[in-house]
Amino acid sequence: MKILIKNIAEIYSSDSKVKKNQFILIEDQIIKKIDSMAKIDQIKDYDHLIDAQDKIVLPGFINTHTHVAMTMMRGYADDMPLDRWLQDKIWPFESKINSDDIYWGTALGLIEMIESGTTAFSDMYFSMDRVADLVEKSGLRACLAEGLIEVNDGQKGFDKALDFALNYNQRAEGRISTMLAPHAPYTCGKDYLQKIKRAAQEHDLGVHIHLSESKKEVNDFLNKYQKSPVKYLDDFNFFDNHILAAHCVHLEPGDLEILKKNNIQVAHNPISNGKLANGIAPISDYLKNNINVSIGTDGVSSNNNLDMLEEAKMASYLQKIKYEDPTAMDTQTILEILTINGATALNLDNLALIKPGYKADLQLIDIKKDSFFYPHHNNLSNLFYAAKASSVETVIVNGKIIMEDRELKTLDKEKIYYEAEKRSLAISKQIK
Ligand SMILES: CSC[C@H]1O[C@@H](n2cnc3c(O)ncnc32)[C@H](O)[C@@H]1O
Ligand SMILES: [Zn+2]
Repeated sequence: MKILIKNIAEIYSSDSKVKKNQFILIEDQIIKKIDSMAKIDQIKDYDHLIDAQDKIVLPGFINTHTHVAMTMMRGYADDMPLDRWLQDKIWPFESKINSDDIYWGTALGLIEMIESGTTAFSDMYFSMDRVADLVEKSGLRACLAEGLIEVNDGQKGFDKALDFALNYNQRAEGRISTMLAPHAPYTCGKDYLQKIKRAAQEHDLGVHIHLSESKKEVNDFLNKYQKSPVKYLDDFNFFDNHILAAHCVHLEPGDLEILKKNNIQVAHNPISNGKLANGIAPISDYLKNNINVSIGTDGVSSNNNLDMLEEAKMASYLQKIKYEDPTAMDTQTILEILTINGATALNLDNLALIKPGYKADLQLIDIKKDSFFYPHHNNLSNLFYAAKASSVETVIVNGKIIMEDRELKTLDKEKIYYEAEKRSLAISKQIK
């Protein structure tokens, strides 16, 4: 399949300066050629033509930390601190959901992600085989990991999670990759974490974990072990693997050096951190120290959506506030953390740049339809600081169009809305 995208107003990619008046040729899963419209006559052979007049193109966004099926809990538990939120509301709800519920809750999240320009995500949740079915069907790219809470999952859960990671890696034409995912150092004991670490090493799997999210988590560790969660994990070499660490909000002296030394991949979740009042992560310090930072939405229940544009704007403005420095996260940095840094975080090669030889995961944004793109001084600024996700018009993943002119090509919206609504409300009724 060859797709020609012509008349592109501008292409943004973090490896190069903005390119104007271009075409892109996609062949099968790969970006084959990018050139000026003056040379379009060279391209005679294609199956599908997209006219990108008044559109900009950039890589799809990569959401590196989420629990997609938590769409089911949107608006169900708001305005609470993390520990009470989990223990009194979220875990009781999750104890009632089955794999079909997770399927439909995930499907709801996938619609939202596609419609807001996300082309890849990293999910830590339950019933990952059902999530994988949806990744296959939707056309999205995903790094999937069965979440492990020791007291609930134990050895059986570990076996299942490892089995999933080994059997589903590289499925869906390579769009699925896998990791292991112990929930957090406060829900998984040292022996359990060591077992996970050894399995990850043996099978060359990454590890996705929540880390240093709240002050309470850090204080509990300081009281119990006289060390921070970061130091605690480092002391038994947990960080020997590729580690995707969500949050990293609260650091003790020496922690940043440990993160840097171990090449920890930080998934920053500013809206969740704000909503649960956990604080503002020291992202500017991470970036200055060349620690790779990407962006996650976390689950919808602590956000309350999966919109990466909202997430990035919040990330940038919070860093400006925290450091009293308007340059703390500029638009070029936002582009990097939403795209190429996400690919690095998920250990995915040849992804997230608009460059020949790279995988064709990209989005077209309409810059003439909505008021917030006027005037056109700087379209990247308008996108990150002014626009809404509704400007995302067409989404391509692995060379396949999954939304065109805002029409979803792979998912049945009506059916998904119906099932997600029915199931979510039925579960909340069981709990009351
Ligand atoms: C083991 S699967 C994932 C597990 O994590 C819970 N969760 C969702 N958001 C957060 C968060 O911000 N901090 C800690 N844990 C979170 C989710 O409900 C699942 O139980
Ligand atoms: Zn999370």
